[in-house]
Amino acid sequence: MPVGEFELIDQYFRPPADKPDGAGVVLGIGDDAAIVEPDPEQQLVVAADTLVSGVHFPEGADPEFVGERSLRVNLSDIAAMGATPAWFTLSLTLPQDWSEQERGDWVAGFSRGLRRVSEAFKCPLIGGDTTSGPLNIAIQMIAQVPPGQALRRDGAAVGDFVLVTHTLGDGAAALASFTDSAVFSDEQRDYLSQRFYCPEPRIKESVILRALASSAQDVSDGLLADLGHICAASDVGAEVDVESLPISAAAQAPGQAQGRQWALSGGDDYELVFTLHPDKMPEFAMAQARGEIQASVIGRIVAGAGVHCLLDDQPYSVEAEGFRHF
Ligand SMILES: Nc1ncnc2c1ncn2[C@@H]1O[C@H](COP(=O)(O)OP(=O)(O)O)[C@@H](O)[C@H]1O
Ligand SMILES: Cc1ncc(C[n+]2csc(CCOP(=O)(O)OP(=O)(O)O)c2C)c(N)n1
Ligand SMILES: [Mg+2]
Repeated sequence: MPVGEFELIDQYFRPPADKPDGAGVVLGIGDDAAIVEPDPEQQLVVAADTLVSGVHFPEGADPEFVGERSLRVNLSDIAAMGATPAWFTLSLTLPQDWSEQERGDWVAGFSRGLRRVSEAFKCPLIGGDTTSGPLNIAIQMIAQVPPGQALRRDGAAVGDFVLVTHTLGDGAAALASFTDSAVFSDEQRDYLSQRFYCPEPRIKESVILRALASSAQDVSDGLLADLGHICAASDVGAEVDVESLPISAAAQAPGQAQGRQWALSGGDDYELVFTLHPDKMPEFAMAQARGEIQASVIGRIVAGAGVHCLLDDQPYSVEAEGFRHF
């Protein structure tokens, strides 16, 4: 079967005839643009993230995993805003030099992974673009949030606690495990691979945080860089207690010091870093006790600027703040 541009779209991205387009979709894939019906009671939240082969995931990665990861990292930006995902678009660039067979196989796997996440989060694909060039996946998310309730980077205040969900460092450890596998056990490699390709967008947690957190952001570039964005936007500084960082056993397999460096600046974690006024701690602790959110206190917001790391009350030096494209 020929797998040209339009056949690919029809075969792999258009919803099956027996499945409706999804909630709020007036006109889905197939026209010049999609039409959606937003909830009139909500604000729209829009974000975009691109994944480039060799930059955001290893070249030759399993396309089904790439499909999963591509939508999950985009959903993470929506979680960072405290919003509920509604729809997304996909701009896909596929290498010209792939054979028809390679192209068909790759898109079949990719669309399977993508659809699984799309269905799990009830966030349908409503359109996009397909072109040739270096392998590249660009997703645009459209989400909704009750007016004025979005989580933002600019609300942290001196005296707030700094918290992070689950664990940090697994993303960078995963990348190391793909090439330097001897340091990690088979179970650790599997765990890290799962964390890299299937990061869990903290959507449920972020809905709870809307009423609690003074600021939030997802950790994509690295904790220090991303907490640094909160500090810059809020005109404050932060202190991070290195011994409080939640780090999985797998991310510490090469040693505690390496695990800590990855947790502080490795990136690719897609956890939430957020700030809480001390008055909100009891309510947060109750939500945590009910199992609705899992997060650790890792530091505090202070007057000044920038993020400072402390170990046993002494400054702790870090090799890098986080990932930079340029
Ligand atoms: N090419 C661009 N054009 C317009 N806005 C951009 C562009 N690249 C990034 N931004 C904006 O800059 C801000 C920071 O982007 P980024 O560091 O990619 O955030 P995130 O880690 O949340 O994806 C976001 O508000 C994003 O929308
Ligand atoms: C093959 C490969 N090498 C290196 C990395 C590490 N890495 C690449 S981009 C990035 C930061 C996040 O990407 P970015 O495009 O900055 O996402 P955003 O902050 O916009 O969400 C990291 C940690 C990776 N994910 N894959
Ligand atoms: Mg981005």
